[in-house]
Amino acid sequence: MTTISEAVTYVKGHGTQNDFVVLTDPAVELDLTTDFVAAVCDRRRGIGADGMLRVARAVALVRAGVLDGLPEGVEPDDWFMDYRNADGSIAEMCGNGVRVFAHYLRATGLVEVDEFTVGSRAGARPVHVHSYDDLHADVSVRMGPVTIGDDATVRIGDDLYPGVAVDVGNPHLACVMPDLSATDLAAVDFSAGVVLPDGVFPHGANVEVLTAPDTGTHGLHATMRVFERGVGETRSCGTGLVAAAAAALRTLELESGEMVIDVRGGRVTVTVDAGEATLRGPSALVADGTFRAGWYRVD
Ligand SMILES: N[C@@H](CCC[C@H](N)C(=O)O)C(=O)O
Repeated sequence: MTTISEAVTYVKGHGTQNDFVVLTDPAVELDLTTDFVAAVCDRRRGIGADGMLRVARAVALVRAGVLDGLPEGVEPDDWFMDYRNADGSIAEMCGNGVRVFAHYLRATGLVEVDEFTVGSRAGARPVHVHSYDDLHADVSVRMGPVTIGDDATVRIGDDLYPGVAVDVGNPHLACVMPDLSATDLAAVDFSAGVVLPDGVFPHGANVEVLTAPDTGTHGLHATMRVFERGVGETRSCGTGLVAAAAAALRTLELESGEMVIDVRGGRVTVTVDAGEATLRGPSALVADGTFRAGWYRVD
């Protein structure tokens, strides 16, 4: 295996400004060490991104020992989104990443149909590419089961935010704040990070803070900010948007419904139905580049 001793190409993309470096590595020849991923995602040392998406065949990841086995519903020949956070840690799923991943596969011709399955550590994720060109796409992702857990409180700066644990394949604490205006939300200070309650999230969690759902011109609507595990504050988080929608619907005593949610990077639609969710939103592919051979070296 090699990290980057030879020239390797990448694509930069984003989903509602949650941005990713996409590396095509079908046969799993790259060694994505924690430090290498962190270097690529560093906005000064490397390209800069909230995360990395390796495009690989599922079976090749198993053969290379990156996966212990195929996650539920994933077939050996499926394209698999091997997702890494900006700090190099591995996460189970990334909702914005899957849209960018599907857009990339479709725009490059690696996939020639509009509906197909993307593998993730959280299981198979069926996607529908409604429209695409080389730059933009509109993509829906069936996000799988959404499980509401216990109530828990997070500290952000000097303030406490009550919320509920939500599992979307990865862990979230979604805090729906009844008295928080969009202006108040914009003033929440994430600069010192978030302090999760002891014992509730053994593997950490992503934290969403959102306004209570209102009935806007597009139906149920809220505004959200997010602090991601392994990254920090991002302008959007697809799994976080699903967790937020499920938590917001619950405050209305609804188990199903559709919500439009605004984040710093744009707008997405989440549909929750019978414990499963669909996320629909944009993807943008913004640049193609090449890492120079020898750029990454461990001394
Ligand atoms: N940005 C992603 C979530 C990425 C993983 C997350 N930081 C975690 O560690 O669980 C999304 O769009 O869902």
